[in-house]
Amino acid sequence: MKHLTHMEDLGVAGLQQVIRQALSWKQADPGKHLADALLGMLFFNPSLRTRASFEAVMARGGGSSLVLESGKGAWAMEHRDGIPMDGDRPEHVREAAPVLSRYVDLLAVRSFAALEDDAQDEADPMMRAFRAHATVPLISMESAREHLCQGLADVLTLAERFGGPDGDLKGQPVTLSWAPHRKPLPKAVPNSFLLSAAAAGCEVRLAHPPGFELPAAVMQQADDLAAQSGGSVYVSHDQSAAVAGSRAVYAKAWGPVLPCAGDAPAMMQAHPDWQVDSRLMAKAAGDACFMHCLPVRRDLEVAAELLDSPASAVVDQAENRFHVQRVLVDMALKSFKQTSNQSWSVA
Ligand SMILES: CC(=O)N[C@@H](CCCN)C(=O)O
Ligand SMILES: NC(=O)OP(=O)(O)O
Repeated sequence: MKHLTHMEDLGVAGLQQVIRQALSWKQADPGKHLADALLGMLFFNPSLRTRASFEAVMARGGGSSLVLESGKGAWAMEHRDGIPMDGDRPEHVREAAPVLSRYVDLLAVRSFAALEDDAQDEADPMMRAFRAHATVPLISMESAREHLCQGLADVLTLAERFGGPDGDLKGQPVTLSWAPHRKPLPKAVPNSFLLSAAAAGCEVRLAHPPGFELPAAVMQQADDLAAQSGGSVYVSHDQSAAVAGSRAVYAKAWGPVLPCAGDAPAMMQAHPDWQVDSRLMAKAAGDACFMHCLPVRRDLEVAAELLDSPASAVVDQAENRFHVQRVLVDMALKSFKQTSNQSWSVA
């Protein structure tokens, strides 16, 4: 049984397999490849793209889906072990995960970072608890550490724009730039872009002001992936220098290193000149694209004129969520025989 929650579940070869299959299915639609499969989605946080694209994957593939929102209709959920449950969370993952597994063929969970301590978010306690206790394959719809589906959709977008045969991106310079915001945001999206672009062989340039470093374990993992794929990873505090000659500029707001002594919202607003705009894009390669995972705050993180310009790839990125996720769902289902899990058979 294959869980698909972190880049370590795919590695360099797995990422290549997903991108190739997604490119191929964009040319020749696989039809009803999900034959009656049922996906259960559990959200701890809001979503537009993730929920809509997974529902579309299941409906168009001939399967179906059900959606639960923890704390909003479904019970609030505890993941910690060894504590009396005397707080405001009546349900434990130790029961919820195996119970949901009896109803569906595949589970998907979204649980954002707590944003108190980077080490705790890096350990990804809620997603790890679901991995441990689900008895069907689990897909991450963004966790505290990573947003795997987003990173894969981003690489597919790069591959389509300037990849070689089979979407090869080896040596292509791409810049991931920190952007201002009104409050600290999770590091899952920048972590996953870094990891997936490194695994795809890109020359990844990470630019952020001092104090906004990504977790050391993620940086190390990106270096390891780059070493295997022929890519490379550079870090800079100079946004313009990092963008020079890049084929893609990816803007993302994320919070400071946590815990932090300072006023985190004030730190997010202390670098308004890091807003990504057309003046910055002019330093990139002539055909460079602009990227963002969405949702994006116009004229705060990114200049509206750039989002509205032909350079923007943000809607293509969102569409590509569908294309990579139908491959992930297919892979996860093929890794597992559903009837071995339930005491009754749906076949
Ligand atoms: C605004 C916000 O909370 N963004 C979230 C979700 C991004 C895509 N799912 C983040 O920055 O991680
Ligand atoms: N990019 C992304 O995951 O969007 P949603 O948060 O709307 O699902």
